[in-house]
Amino acid sequence: MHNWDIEFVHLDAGYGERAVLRDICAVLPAGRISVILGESGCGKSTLLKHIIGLSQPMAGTVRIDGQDFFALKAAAFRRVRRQMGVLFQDGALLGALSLAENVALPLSEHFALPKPLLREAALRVLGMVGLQDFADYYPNQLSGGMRKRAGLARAIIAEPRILLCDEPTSGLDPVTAARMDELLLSMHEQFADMTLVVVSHDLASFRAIAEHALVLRDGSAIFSGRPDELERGEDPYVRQFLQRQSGDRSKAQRAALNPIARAALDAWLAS
Ligand SMILES: Nc1ncnc2c1ncn2[C@@H]1O[C@H](COP(=O)(O)OP(=O)(O)OP(=O)(O)O)[C@@H](O)[C@H]1O
Repeated sequence: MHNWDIEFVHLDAGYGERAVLRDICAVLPAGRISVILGESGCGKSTLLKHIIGLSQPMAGTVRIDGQDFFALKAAAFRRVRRQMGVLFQDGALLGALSLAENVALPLSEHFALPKPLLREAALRVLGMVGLQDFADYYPNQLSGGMRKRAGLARAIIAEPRILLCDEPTSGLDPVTAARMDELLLSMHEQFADMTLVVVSHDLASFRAIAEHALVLRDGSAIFSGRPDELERGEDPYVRQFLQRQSGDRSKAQRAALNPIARAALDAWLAS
């Protein structure tokens, strides 16, 4: 029986001798949307690198699928790693490849599939993010928002159990950012069992999508729990942090506007 919780167990992490994260103990629950929040430089991307297995902990570990991720043998490590899709900040598309080829990469890397099948799979996920008509475009012919959507298509093509998104709304205008939030919610509806982890310092996005919150401050986890508990909390730092962007797209707004936003998303995807 698989368990796609992501559990940080007394995790210390950093670069060289310098610890950036200290004694992180928290669980990002399976099948939920977790948002890792915190100010710039607090260690969000560093934490993400440890979920992906790109960096080794200084101490402690990350448990994924009930196992110590960093104690796994190479083949088992790759098996778990294959269950993760990653949307990097800029989409991380390869400039020399078309969108369809970029999006198909996670499949072509791991499976010897015939080209027409790869293209069919790429077109299917490009359709899910509204880019089906851009399959033969190259990354430099796309807007930033389109590159992020293409990056999302690539992240989900292999139907991962864990989807990790690094700042999916950064650099986007508020309307495009709200559409990206809606797209993430709709992905999560379609792949109901998927554990979705979003690194963000966009409070509007947090309020739109989070089912679980992990807040980092200067390398420590100062909150892990339900977003409503976080919003109700008394901690002065958290209060200040949360008020910083109040007035943006609030959760109440989202609830009220959801059908409209969804209709706009459908129109946008169809356009
Ligand atoms: N490759 C690296 N080598 C050395 N130090 C690094 C490296 N990457 C990040 N750091 C340092 O680690 C600390 C945390 O950085 P990190 O990128 O994890 O923060 P963040 O919360 O994701 O920030 P942001 O929101 O600005 O992206 C920073 O002080 C940063 O300078």
